[in-house]
Amino acid sequence: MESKIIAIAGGSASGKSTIVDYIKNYFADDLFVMGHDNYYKAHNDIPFEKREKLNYDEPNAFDNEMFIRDLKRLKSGKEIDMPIYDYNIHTRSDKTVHVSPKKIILIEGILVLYDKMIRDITDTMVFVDADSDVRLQRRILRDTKERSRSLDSVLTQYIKQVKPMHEKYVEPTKKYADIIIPRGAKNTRGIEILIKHIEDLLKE
Ligand SMILES: Nc1ncnc2c1ncn2[C@@H]1O[C@H](COP(=O)(O)OP(=O)(O)O)[C@@H](O)[C@H]1O
Ligand SMILES: O=c1ccn([C@@H]2O[C@H](COP(=O)(O)O)[C@@H](O)[C@H]2O)c(=O)[nH]1
Repeated sequence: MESKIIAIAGGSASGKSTIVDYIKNYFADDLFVMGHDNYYKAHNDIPFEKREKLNYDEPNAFDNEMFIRDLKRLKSGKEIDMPIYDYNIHTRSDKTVHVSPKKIILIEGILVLYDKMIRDITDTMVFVDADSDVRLQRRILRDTKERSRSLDSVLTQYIKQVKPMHEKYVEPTKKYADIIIPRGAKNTRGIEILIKHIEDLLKE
């Protein structure tokens, strides 16, 4: 079995995970979600105070060598041990998850369309689009509730790193997308079209 790979990119808090969760529940056993964020470079050698100031929005923040190696293994029907990232401590957790190949692999992350080597092994590329003010509002709520951040740190990181890196690296990858989903997870019709496309891929 050679798996099909679908990439879901888009700005931070655009609704990627919300859409992916919906699709995951729909396809259950035929689909695996491989978060690109799990492949952020591990920084266990750097103290927390320094880790929290690193730039996590530039392409170099990811270990794409490991990501592509694991993705190719899964695509060709082999198993992997996927790392698990912990945003609260800004590094990988000490856990991994053992993953068996599935017919569909959904890869998801802000910069998952950036690297040509990832695009070359991807079957369908999707970009989730959402207004930047809406994304900032959602990021404030999410990161203060779920990622142990203060309001001050979310705003500082947004102005110094998230917004400029989004404009420089994330937004330009929209041109590679086969499907653009405007208004993020609110766009139920767009999500239905993506689900229909995945159903067609499963029949091939
Ligand atoms: N359409 C929506 N309406 C309201 N809140 C939303 C909507 N889509 C996403 N959210 C919330 O916004 C936050 C960011 O969404 P998420 O799916 O995690 O984005 P991403 O994975 O792109 O960073 C989450 O807390 C999520 O529950
Ligand atoms: O240690 C970290 C790693 C990442 N981030 C931020 O996460 C977002 C990407 O996740 P989304 O779910 O797509 O929002 C990225 O913008 C990084 O800034 C972090 O803060 N700390």
